[in-house]
Amino acid sequence: ETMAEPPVIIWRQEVESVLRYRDLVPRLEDALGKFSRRDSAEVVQPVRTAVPLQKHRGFMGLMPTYMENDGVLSTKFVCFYKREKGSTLPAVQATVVLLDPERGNIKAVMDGEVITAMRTAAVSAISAKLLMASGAEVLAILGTGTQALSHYTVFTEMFSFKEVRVWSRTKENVERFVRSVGGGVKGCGSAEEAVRGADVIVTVTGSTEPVLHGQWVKAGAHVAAVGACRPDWRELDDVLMKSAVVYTDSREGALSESGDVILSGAQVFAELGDVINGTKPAEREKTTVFKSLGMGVEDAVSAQLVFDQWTAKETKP
Ligand SMILES: NC(=O)c1ccc[n+]([C@@H]2O[C@H](COP(=O)([O-])OP(=O)(O)OC[C@H]3O[C@@H](n4cnc5c(N)ncnc54)[C@H](O)[C@@H]3O)[C@@H](O)[C@H]2O)c1
Ligand SMILES: O=C(O)[C@@H]1CCCCN1
Repeated sequence: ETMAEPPVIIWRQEVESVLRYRDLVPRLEDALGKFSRRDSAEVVQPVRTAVPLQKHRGFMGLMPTYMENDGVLSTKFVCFYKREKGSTLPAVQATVVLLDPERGNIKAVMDGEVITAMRTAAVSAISAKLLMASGAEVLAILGTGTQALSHYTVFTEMFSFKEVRVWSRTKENVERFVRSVGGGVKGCGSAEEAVRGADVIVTVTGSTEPVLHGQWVKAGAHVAAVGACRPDWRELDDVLMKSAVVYTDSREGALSESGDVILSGAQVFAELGDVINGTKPAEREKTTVFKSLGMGVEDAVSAQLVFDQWTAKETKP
């Protein structure tokens, strides 16, 4: 029996150079649909294990996934932290490991930060594609970090909003963000100013208390809520959670990890995959919240895509 090849290492710049939203989006739609069918030959994905790193006010999330029919076995390791204002340490660090399901050896170790930034934003964009009202014109982004940038990139690539607004806790962060995307974004002095009248609202903050209040939100708006991924963390208030039709990536994930779902007592109406599969309706004309927690299957298909494209590039003469 021959030994397995040693794993390849695919680091940040290489991931960035091969991963494109136009390739990622259809694979993620397919993965969300497969996940929601709960067929173990398609996806086995337990709710993530989160090991508390109490001393550092963080968690190590472990996100194993097996896609039998597709022959994909992976796990992401993601450490995420509650950072003090002004901290220069990253809030999220991730690595994705791809394994051979038959032998069990590791095929690739890859940077998970670009994957996390891009697949999360792409899934939010899928939620908007499915759930925003027709003729949506104004996009508001709360937060100006890594996810704010990836969300800005894919939302402006996939849709044509007439106006994009951004808000963050400090004026400096807002200005830096506006500069980094080369203008074309309106910096706002308050969250309320950013979201009043907006058709689509993305929340991508590290907050553990509500930053988005239902009384500011226009009826029929779509909210993609990406932060607050612990059962006692919030980004949205009860007014919004109770007045909106709530969608999630994973029901089990939301009921064990989302403070916005658990503490508001709001009912989860459907998973995005249910809408993709046609088993639950897209309530486009109502106020909708997509509560994103992030799923291993999203990382699995992203990592496989990176691996395939990287391999094709390496073997080219
Ligand atoms: N759903 C998912 O799949 C998923 C994936 C990755 C990250 N996340 C979460 O998304 C959030 C953003 O991640 P990121 O990588 O962009 O982090 P980041 O640190 O790069 O950016 C966080 C942003 O939130 C702002 N912020 C922090 N605390 C705040 C507060 N109390 N009130 C208002 N604004 C505040 C910061 O100023 C910054 O603009 C985090 O909560 C992270 O855990 C979710
Ligand atoms: O699914 C993820 O990748 C993220 C990482 C940060 C915390 C929430 N979940």
